[in-house]
Amino acid sequence: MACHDHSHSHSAGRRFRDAIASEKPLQVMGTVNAYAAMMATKVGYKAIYLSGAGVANYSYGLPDLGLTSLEDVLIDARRITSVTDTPLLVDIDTGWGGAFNISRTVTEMIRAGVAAVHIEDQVAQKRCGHRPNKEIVPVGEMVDRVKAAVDAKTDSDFVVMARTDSLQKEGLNGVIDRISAYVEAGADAIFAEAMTDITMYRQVCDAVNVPVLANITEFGDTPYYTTQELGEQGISMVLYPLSGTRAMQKAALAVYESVRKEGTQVNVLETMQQRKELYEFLNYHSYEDKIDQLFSQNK
Ligand SMILES: C[C@](O)(C(=O)O)[C@H](CC(=O)O)C(=O)O
Ligand SMILES: [Mg+2]
Repeated sequence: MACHDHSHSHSAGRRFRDAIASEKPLQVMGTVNAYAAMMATKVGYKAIYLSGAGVANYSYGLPDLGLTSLEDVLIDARRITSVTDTPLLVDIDTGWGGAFNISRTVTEMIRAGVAAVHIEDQVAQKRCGHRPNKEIVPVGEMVDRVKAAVDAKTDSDFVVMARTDSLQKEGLNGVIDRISAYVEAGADAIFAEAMTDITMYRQVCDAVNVPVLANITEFGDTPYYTTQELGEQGISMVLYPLSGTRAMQKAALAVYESVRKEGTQVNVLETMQQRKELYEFLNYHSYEDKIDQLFSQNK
């Protein structure tokens, strides 16, 4: 069935690096599940993202406070990599433990067909990057996390991205000191979390010689800078972790409320994706053709 091309010769990590080199800045779109990943790919995104908050909130009904485990996130990651070759960046929070745990996280992610992960310098009992009172670990402890992750790479093209949540506590100088140490420790890319001013990105990008990601999440601390504005600051990747997902929840809620109140869905049909559209994204008809073929062979 023509649903997934397994003939690619490059690793997921290589494909992610190629995407960074070819689209400037690279838009990385959040895809909360396999079907969302198929839609984003069809629309033309060259890289996609599995959000830690997305797994916690929408797969498990939990807040983004470090409650999910490696296996929880792997399940959702595998579902996505099973249906698309678009390189997937995965949020591994703090890596789920010490050096051995982080090592295992990286090898399992590579085995799952993931292209890149980001690991952050918050304490294990983490918070969303756009919440107050975040606690961070000492720089040495995060350097050890990065070293453990990099050392575990079984594919040298796999991307270990170091995220810093230090702006709140240590200011931009702290951010610069930390990302320099993280790159020195082997980080392949940097995630500058919760920047509050566009000019900060220029300083971050000038401080390191690896690609830098800007997280343009909604309802957070970072204004809605455009890809053009961020590109001008030297940003290589722009992340939209939950944009489509937030819209899905709002649309579904409106449908639940309307059907409950009106006793029919006719008023909200316009907001729904049609069966025909669904089948196009799924390549449904190629499956049916296959069934028809198999039946005719048996006749
Ligand atoms: C990127 C992020 O880590 C995520 O899990 O998607 C979140 C996004 C969000 O809560 O809006 C974060 O920025 O901490
Ligand atoms: Mg997260």
